[in-house]
Amino acid sequence: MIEVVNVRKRYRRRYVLDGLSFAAEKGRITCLAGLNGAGKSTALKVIMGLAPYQEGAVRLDGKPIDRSSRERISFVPDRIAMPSSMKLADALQFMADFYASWNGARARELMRFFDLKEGDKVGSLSKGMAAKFNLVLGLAPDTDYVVMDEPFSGIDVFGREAVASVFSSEWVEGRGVLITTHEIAEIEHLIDHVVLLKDGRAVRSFDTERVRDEEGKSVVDVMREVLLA
Ligand SMILES: Nc1ncnc2c1ncn2[C@@H]1O[C@H](COP(=O)(O)OP(=O)(O)OP(=O)(O)O)[C@@H](O)[C@H]1O
Repeated sequence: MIEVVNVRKRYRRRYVLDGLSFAAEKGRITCLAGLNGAGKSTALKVIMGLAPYQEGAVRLDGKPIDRSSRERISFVPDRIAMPSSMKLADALQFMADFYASWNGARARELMRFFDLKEGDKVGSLSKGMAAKFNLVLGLAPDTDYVVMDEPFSGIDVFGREAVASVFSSEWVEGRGVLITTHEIAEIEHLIDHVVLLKDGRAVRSFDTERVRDEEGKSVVDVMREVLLA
C-alpha cells in the first residue's frame, strides 16, 4: 500500500499540500480527483520523490519510502520526459538498460496495442501519441504500483477507449494504480476508490461501488456535493 500521511508541502510561503493523507492499495485503482490547483499532481510528485516536502511521511507497505523501494512504483508523468531527437526504439532500449524491472515483451505488446512505431522520433509524436508512449513506458516495467498523472490528456475519443481498456487489462491486473484525471465520468466504472482533494487536503474518500449501490450516486455527483458546497 502507498500511504501519504499528513504531508505538508509549500511552494514559497503557500502550502499547496496541507496535511494530506490518503492510501492507494495494491490490486485496486485509486483516483485522486479534484478541481484545478487542488494539489493532485503535486501529491504524485511527492510520492515519486520529485518534489521535496516539509512535513509528514510517504510509506510503501508500512515502511518509509526510499530510492530503492520507489523502484517498485512506475510513473506516467503528464508530459514525455525523453529527448525529442530520440527514436521510440532507443527510448525503449534506454528504459531496458536503466530499469531492472523492464519487461520488453510487455513493452512490445503495448507498442502494438497503441499502434506506435519504433522508428518514429519522440519529437514527431502528436500530443495523443506521446501520451500513449508515456503509458507504454510506465506500464512496461514489472512494478507493483503505477502512478499516472492525467493519462487521457490530449488523447482522441477512440484512443481514450483504448486507454480506458488498459485499466481492466492484464497489464494492470494485480498492481496498484493511482491516477489523476479530469475524465472521471469516462472511467468511473473502472475506478475502485476515489480520494477527493480540495486545497491540498483529502476532504472525502470512498469506494465507487458503495456510493453507486447504496446511495445511487456517481463520482461526479459526490464531487459536486463535496467540492461545490
Ligand atoms: N513549481 C511550482 N511552483 C509554485 N507553485 C506551484 C508549482 N507547482 C504547482 N504549484 C501550485 O500548487 C498548487 C497545486 O498544483 P497542482 O499542479 O498539484 O494541482 P492539480 O490538482 O494537479 O491541478 P490541475 O487539475 O490543474 O492539473 C497550485 O496552486 C499551483 O499553482
